[in-house]
Amino acid sequence: MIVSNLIEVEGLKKYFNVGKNRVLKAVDNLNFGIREGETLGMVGESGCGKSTAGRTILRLYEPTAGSVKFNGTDIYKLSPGKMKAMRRDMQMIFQDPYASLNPRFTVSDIIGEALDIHGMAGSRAERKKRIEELLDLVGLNPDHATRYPHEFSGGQRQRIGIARALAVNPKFIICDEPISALDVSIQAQVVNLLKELQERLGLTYLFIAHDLSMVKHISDRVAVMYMGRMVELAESEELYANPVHPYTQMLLSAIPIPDPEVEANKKRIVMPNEQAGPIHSNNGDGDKKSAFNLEDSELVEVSKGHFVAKPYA
Ligand SMILES: Nc1ncnc2c1ncn2[C@@H]1O[C@H](COP(=O)(O)OP(=O)(O)OP(=O)(O)O)[C@@H](O)[C@H]1O
Repeated sequence: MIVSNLIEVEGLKKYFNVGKNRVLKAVDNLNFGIREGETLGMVGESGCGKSTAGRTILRLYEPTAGSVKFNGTDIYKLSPGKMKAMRRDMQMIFQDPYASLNPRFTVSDIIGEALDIHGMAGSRAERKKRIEELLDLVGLNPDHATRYPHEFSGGQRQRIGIARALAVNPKFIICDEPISALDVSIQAQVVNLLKELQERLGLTYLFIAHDLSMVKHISDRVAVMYMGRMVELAESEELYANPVHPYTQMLLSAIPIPDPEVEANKKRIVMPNEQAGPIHSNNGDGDKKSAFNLEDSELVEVSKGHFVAKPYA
């Protein structure tokens, strides 16, 4: 079976003006596709541009350059009206369910709002039924539709966020660190729910995270981001077994191994400039120092489906 790309990202750049004649290259020339029905994990440390990439792919930010195609349509060329219709297909789940749910809205208001915006609510009875169906779908009690966000636990709030995203029947969802703010014991439940929903509804995910261990379980392929660029992209198993880029190797060496014996003897790779402070040291005027050679970050296929940025390929 040939699986085509639902999302096609080409030459995507998002720069921010951060002072007089200074730009911060938050996303710098991304090129990749996301296949229909797959989960592409996107990992990298805080500040490497993952959220900016996600928001630009959904056109919540206008790009500095490049294109994003959804099913072959360049979304940046759409009129506001057509873009609004396109947003039904492309939704986002946010990191912090506390911050992304309006505390003065009931769950019914929160999910209903998404239906109303896209004219999908129907009659009062249909709207109520749909909200109840969505709550049931994400494992919440439909009788709790009249409750407020503060009456739910963190994991339940994230389920509300998921129900809101699903309300408009999207095909593609960007999950922006959806479990980072949750207790470890709850994280796996939310990941399992996302996986189940993907199978049931045929969803395609871009799953953003800084935690490599969780990404491995949910992703078919994983992309590693470093300072606004993609430095490596491969099938999950392949990336974890054979990381090629030194930055990927460093990220993987930082994952704790459950076996204390193995963990104690593990070689930890240290960043070349780790002593000098954070790798994304931003000197305040928008310039960043890189520990790796990023001059030519073109991706080269080193083995089938495994891409690494030059000059490390
Ligand atoms: N609206 C903005 N204006 C100016 N700079 C921004 C803006 N949004 C993000 N940035 C900068 O762009 C860079 C990338 O940020 P981004 O939030 O995309 O990274 P991230 O990898 O998602 O990090 P985190 O995991 O902390 O969310 C950072 O240096 C950040 O300070």
